[in-house]
Amino acid sequence: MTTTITTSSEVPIVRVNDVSKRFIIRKDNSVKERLLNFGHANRFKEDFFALKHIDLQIDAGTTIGLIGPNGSGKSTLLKAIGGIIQPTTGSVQRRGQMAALLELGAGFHPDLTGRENVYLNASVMGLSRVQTESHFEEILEFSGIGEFIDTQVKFYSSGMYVRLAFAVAVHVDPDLLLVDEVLAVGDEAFQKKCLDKIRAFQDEGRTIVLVSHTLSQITSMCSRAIVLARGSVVFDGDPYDAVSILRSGFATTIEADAHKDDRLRAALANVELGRIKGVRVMNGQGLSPKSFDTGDDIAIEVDVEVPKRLEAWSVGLHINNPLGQLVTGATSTSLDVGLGALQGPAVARFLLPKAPFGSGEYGVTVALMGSHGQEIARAADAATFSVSNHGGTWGPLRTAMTFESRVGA
Ligand SMILES: Nc1ncnc2c1ncn2[C@@H]1O[C@H](COP(=O)(O)OP(=O)(O)OP(=O)(O)O)[C@@H](O)[C@H]1O
Repeated sequence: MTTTITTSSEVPIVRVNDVSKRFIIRKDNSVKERLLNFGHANRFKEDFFALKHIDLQIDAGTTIGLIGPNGSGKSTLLKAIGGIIQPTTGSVQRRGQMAALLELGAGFHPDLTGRENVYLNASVMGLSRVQTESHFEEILEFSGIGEFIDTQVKFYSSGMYVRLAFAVAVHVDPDLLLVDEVLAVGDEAFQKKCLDKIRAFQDEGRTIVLVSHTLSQITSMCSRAIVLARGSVVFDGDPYDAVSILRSGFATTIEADAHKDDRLRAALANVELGRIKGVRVMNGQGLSPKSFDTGDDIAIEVDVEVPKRLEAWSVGLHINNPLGQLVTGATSTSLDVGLGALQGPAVARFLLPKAPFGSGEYGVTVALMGSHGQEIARAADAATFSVSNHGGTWGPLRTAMTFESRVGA
């Protein structure tokens, strides 16, 4: 029932000991129902366990992803780790300086300006006024909020909130950074800036716990991932396996009860696992140039690895423009190639002879499918390439357009 901060360097940075969290849910939601039920309130309340007997240790310097279906308890666990909510039973031990980016606007006071909130937020995270002052310009610069820093934050857009909150969080020099999905809110440029900052934190040996529905972020950034379902940990280990388990639908259907371990073992035996290890865009000579010309032969190679035998597999490819719109796509099945059993590594190759792309940037997303065509791994924007078109047309398609005119009748 306690959150203790310890300072020894030998213990993990976070230790979650048999944590459960109970919420009480009222079933009579309207005011009228509440008045009618007055005096019998307990009959209309229900206990609900958002977390059930969670045991975890997080080692310093690791990046952990928390994933799971909606309502599985990810945010509640993150808040319990951060000491923002107290567990109903069990305990959380944490050491070091922590910064948390939880739900939108948490920790910000709507009537205060951005500037005032920076000081307030930083002081909640343990920084003195003088320390905050020394970082203020960097925080402002990182946030990109500009002159809006002296506007009350109730007038901020959700993106502006996140920018400022992230800027404060990363400048309080945290040993442990907790991030709940908020990165999905900012625009693409800011998201990239945040991800770069998180990578720099990883290089500096800081610890990060990340809740994200963007599974490609989990596989690309985390050293370990935890799958939650109905308040229980159903998997804890390799991020690729965790994502495969989530994609298999297993986590949405599991009844996390006393027989969980048996069911988990049985279900995991049926989960098809696989990962995409690399994606290369190459020309006809097998080289990967920085830029292609319209009409070049393009080959896209995908390295996959399947630890447990698949009876059949297939691979999908999407080539998108920078706005994420599909330019062309296919799967090995749609191209009439049936692939048999696979265990271990394999290379799949899509060939685009004389590719008629117009000039521009393109992103390549690939997916690996299992025996029943279900997706078991996806690498979004795993590679990019650019095309220069020396013809007179533009757009994603190079056409052999010509022009003529007729003057007069
Ligand atoms: N303060 C609260 N009072 C009552 N129930 C709550 C409270 N906070 C969370 N819950 C419930 O606990 C469960 C877990 O919620 P939580 O927000 O941790 O899930 P999540 O996995 O983060 O979901 P999502 O992916 O939708 O963000 C949900 O059923 C939610 O309705």
